[in-house]
Amino acid sequence: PDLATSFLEQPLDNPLMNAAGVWCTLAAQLDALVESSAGALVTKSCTLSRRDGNAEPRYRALPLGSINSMGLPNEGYAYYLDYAACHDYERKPLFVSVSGLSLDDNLTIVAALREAVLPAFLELNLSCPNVEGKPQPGYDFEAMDQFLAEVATAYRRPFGVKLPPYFDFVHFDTAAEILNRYDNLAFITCINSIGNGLVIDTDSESTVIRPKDGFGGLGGDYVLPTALANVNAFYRRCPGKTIIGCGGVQTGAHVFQHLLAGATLVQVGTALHEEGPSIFDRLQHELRELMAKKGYSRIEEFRGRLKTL
Ligand SMILES: O=C(O)c1[nH]c(=O)[nH]c(=O)c1Cl
Repeated sequence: PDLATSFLEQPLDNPLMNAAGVWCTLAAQLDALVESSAGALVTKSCTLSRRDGNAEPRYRALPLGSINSMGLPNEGYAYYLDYAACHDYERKPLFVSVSGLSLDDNLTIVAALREAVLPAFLELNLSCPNVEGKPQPGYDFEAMDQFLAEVATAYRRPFGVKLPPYFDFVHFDTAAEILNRYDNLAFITCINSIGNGLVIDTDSESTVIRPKDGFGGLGGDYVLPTALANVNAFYRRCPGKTIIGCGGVQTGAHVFQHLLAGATLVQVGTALHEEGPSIFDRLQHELRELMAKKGYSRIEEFRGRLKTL
């Protein structure tokens, strides 16, 4: 079976890439993703200036996934624009994730990205749950609409958004109605971590990460059904847009499920953090095996074809 696919008319060897924030803060990590068999890669969400992020421990791997409250540690947007300027786009597409701490910061970064005239894809992060005192725009529909109105106008080129998980059909409907207003909003990445979970260690009777009294974003097995729901909800509601699936991917079957739900590309976070970039070889092998067993030779034969009962 062939895993070749395309994203916004760009060909990719396969639909797999990292999730923003994982294995992508420093150039050496990004280089490792370029060298890996990932079909594409995305940078750590960036802010105007470099940030240390929250106090450690701020990430913990768990039997069923992960919890994190990193606090947006990153090298500042110029670092990632420099990386994007040196990337070989013939090899694989590069996405730049932007998570400015204000609308103005986002506009400054987006203007710089536009000025750089690079073939990189902008993934506007509306869903970081871990910056104290900064409510995420993804859960404030008025703010989200305003951010998109200004960014879509300023950037003028195709871009995408990274959304938080929603858990109610009224929220799916409202968010989709906003997103559908912006013609150059070309893709939607669902989901970011499920925000502000609390993991407790029974023996120590304590939280397991330091920031925010232990409250942090959940990833891994915990989030797969929610991720699939959000992928399919926006796939159904935004027919003119491309969906990128993110959340809970650990096996080839999980990739298959995201594709079935309507995803074009599939991002890997927690599992990549734990296994490293070789995971992209394993996931492709498992996906090919599953496709062969089902008699599929190309992804387009089943992508978006989720059956209902
Ligand atoms: O704490 C973080 O850096 C972080 N952590 C997440 O789980 N999602 C995000 O978008 C970000 Cl920006």
